[in-house]
Amino acid sequence: MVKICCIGAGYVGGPTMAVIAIKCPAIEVVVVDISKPRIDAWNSDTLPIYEPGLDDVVKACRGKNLFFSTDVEKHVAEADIIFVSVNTPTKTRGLGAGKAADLTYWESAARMIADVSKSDKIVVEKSTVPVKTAEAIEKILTHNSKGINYQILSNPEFLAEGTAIEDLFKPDRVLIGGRETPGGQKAVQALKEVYAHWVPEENIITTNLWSAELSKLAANAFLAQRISSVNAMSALCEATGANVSEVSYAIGKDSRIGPKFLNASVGFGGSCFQKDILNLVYICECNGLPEVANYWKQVIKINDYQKSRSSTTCRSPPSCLTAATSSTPRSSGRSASSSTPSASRSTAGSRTCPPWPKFTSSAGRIGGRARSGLTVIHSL
Ligand SMILES: NC(=O)C1=CN([C@@H]2O[C@H](COP(=O)(O)OP(=O)(O)OC[C@H]3O[C@@H](n4cnc5c(N)ncnc54)[C@H](O)[C@@H]3O)[C@@H](O)[C@H]2O)C=CC1
Ligand SMILES: O=C(O)[C@H]1O[C@H](OP(=O)(O)OP(=O)(O)OC[C@H]2O[C@@H](n3ccc(=O)[nH]c3=O)[C@H](O)[C@@H]2O)[C@H](O)[C@@H](O)[C@@H]1O
Repeated sequence: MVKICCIGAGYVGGPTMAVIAIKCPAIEVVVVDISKPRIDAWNSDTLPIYEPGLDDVVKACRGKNLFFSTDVEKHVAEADIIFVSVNTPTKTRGLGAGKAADLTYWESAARMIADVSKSDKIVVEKSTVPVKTAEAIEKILTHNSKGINYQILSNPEFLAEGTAIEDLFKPDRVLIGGRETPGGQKAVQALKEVYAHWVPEENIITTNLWSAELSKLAANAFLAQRISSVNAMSALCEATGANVSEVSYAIGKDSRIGPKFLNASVGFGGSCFQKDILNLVYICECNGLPEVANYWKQVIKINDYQKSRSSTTCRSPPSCLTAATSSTPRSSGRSASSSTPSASRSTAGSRTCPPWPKFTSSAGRIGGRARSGLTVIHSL
């Protein structure tokens, strides 16, 4: 029986592993975390996060081939495939503070894997990480490898909060990046076989490691860029008497542009857009590409502009903005009782604009995630 262990029972680790477990009954999946309250919640009737459909999936396989445990080392040692789905917030101090991703949690997970492993492992980057992180992780794992073979794969997650189970059941694509060596390709194939239980082969994309790592940051940057573009347009609409929802609808009808992610809003919130674009900006700067860095920085600047003009000039959202956000509101989130640092999710992730004060609190969640340790891997 193939054994999978996922380090990090968070918003990504929990639902992702639950879906693997339900789709692959012959695979044993154990999700581990250093947070006992979080693991207790996963083992209880009140899961630590709410996502439509999640309860049913967990109840169907928990105790059969899906387990949640704080015995991190035991399950890592026993696993064939280890997903690492720990948090990667923005660094709050040191080199790159305010922009770079803090890989402290990742680094600590990698050291622990190296310490406890006694057999060959496939280590999968599930967290969103800077391009070239696998190189640094590889160094940690192989530093004192005791003859163990490690293959590192990048398999970024694209789920959105509120539609996590739907996104996992029917992903637009699954992306797997690996080394272009026989060992690397064998590992890619092994992970591909897991997803092939329910994802059509044509939707499983395999690439080199760096393309997979960078594609995740690029996808979030492109999505956020669309929102900043339509929000910038909303300011011009207000100045000219045009209606941004009409403009958005009209341009979205162009099949080359498409209608999704064109809702004007009071600025994007959610858990990752800001941190991932800041990370992208930092990577561009580190690679001597200031023009490219400034281009992506502008997406954040427009978002800040939209948030500030919304909160300073309006007591309630302008009608053009509320009208633009017509999709179904979502009510997902982490339970208020969650004990992990990123404990609560405001309604900011909803596609429908909440009233101003709630929306501005969305930035608080990003800030809330910016808790971090002190050491950082610098793979750049
Ligand atoms: N939340 C989302 O919608 C999405 C998040 N991502 C990315 O996935 C990654 C994880 O995000 P979330 O699941 O939202 O984070 P989270 O904060 O909900 O969960 C991370 C978990 O990892 C645990 N952890 C940290 N270090 C550990 C260690 N050394 N050993 C064991 N457990 C450890 C924490 O206790 C926490 O429960 C991040 O890189 C994020 O950018 C990607 C796609 C969607
Ligand atoms: O890496 C991540 O964490 C995830 O980030 C986003 O998911 P999420 O932040 O959960 O939620 P979204 O539905 O994408 O919304 C993000 C923000 O954009 C805003 N938004 C979205 C769409 C739109 O048209 N206008 C708009 O302002 C939302 O209100 C919200 O504040 C991406 O959609 C996921 O694919 C990605 O995996």
